Amino acid sequence: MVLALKKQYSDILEPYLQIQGGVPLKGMVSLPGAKNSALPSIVAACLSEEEVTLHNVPVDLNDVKQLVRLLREAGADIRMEGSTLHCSGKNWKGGTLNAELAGKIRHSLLLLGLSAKWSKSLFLPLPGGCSIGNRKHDLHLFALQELGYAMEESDLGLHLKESEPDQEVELRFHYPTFGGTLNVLFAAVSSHSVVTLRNAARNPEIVDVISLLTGMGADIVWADESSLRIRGVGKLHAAEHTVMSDRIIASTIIAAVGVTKGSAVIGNASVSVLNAEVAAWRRAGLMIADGPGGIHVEWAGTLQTVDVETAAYPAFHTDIQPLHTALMATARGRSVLKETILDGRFAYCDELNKMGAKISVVEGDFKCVNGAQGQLAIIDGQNKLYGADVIATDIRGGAAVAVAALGAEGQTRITNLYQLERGYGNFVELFTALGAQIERITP
Ligand SMILES: CC(=O)N[C@H]1[C@@H](OP(=O)(O)OP(=O)(O)OC[C@H]2O[C@@H](n3ccc(=O)[nH]c3=O)[C@H](O)[C@@H]2O)O[C@H](CO)[C@@H](O)[C@@H]1O
Ligand SMILES: C=C(OP(=O)(O)O)C(=O)O
Repeated sequence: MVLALKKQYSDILEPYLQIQGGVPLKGMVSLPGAKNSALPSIVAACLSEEEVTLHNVPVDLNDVKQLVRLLREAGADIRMEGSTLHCSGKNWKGGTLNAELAGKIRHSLLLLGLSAKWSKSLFLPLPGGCSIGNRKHDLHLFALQELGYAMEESDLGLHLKESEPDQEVELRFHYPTFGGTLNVLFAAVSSHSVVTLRNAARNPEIVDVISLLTGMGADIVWADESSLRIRGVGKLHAAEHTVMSDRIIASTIIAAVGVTKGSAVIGNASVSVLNAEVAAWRRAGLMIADGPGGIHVEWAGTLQTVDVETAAYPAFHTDIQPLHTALMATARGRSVLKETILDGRFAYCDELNKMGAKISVVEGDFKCVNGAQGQLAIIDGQNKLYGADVIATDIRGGAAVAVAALGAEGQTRITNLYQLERGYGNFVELFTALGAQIERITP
């Protein structure tokens, strides 16, 4: 009876976003803290016995909630006060991690580096995160073994055994893995070793975590543009750190302004952490500049097409490519997006096609950095997109369909919100502040 009643109002029985498109966005919004800096920062904060305080943590994100649960179960002390977290690892016990929690987030991998620091063995069931391709962890295993830790891998997960790291180590990644770089930092900062890591990731989120670690007493320097030198200092101490703003959410707003022909000021943001992306969008015709209060973005006429190729920072970010696709789906003409990092990152294109976009995903003549067959999205820009029922395939795929929906004619309903809400805690508030007609509906 209850179900039948609900069906009268909606045929969808899970929470969904309802967006009435076509309103040009206008106004000012402030960015929350960055998911991809907050998650490793919380793990980093647990490298200290003394309390480390983190501000501007996006505590509404599903991934932050899961990570905090996972860390607490393994012995971390984490106290939450609004968006501030107080963390300490003094009671860290390691052990076998909860498989369901570890399998929901990619950064459960970082608990290996954390447990290495506390000399506690750890069994990590297979990590999760967005389903966007073959997300390998061989470089994590390689790095920890190079540092001198005993590691075993099975079909069920990764086992770090109690072991003493080597004194002086130099290692090189064949690709600057984001999470792998963090694991090296975490395992090395408070050891008694000197570690040189060549071809390290240098994303702004890594720089933010390094600034937190340095505040905790770590000795980390860039030996050259892409090499980190880490001198273990034994113990880390109390510190206070504010997590950087989310540059991927800034990109989401820029793309939404583009498709809705609007204008906005994005508070606590700067184009300096989005150079490759902003360069592409300026070529497309958007006006984007740092100004009073943050990034100013304005639609300035029909969008032109721009081809994009993703690669490690400072090149165009793979997490931002779905937002670029949404923008190009409304531009004049054909553009090509080449994804070189993750082989399964175009699932959202089928969803955009349900809204009238014309995107074909084809094999390219290249391999992704994980060795898998690479793909291209060929996007034929359309005058208009139309509302439809679509799903959030993953965090950024979900954001891409939401962006397209904001500019589309008619109503869009987006389900599978758990994925979107792993990375966007306040999607509705963010876009309502810019005048969007958007609601989160719980049937
Ligand atoms: C929580 C978080 O911050 N996630 C980000 C992080 O993920 P993540 O840390 O997983 O990204 P990596 O840079 O490690 O992975 C990128 C590529 O390298 C490959 N690889 C990685 C590790 C490894 O041991 N072996 C290997 O081959 C992966 O399969 C993938 O194809 O960076 C990605 C790439 O910028 C982003 O999409 C994610 O949003
Ligand atoms: C891919 C992402 O996250 P994760 O690595 O946590 O799946 C993302 O933030 O877009």
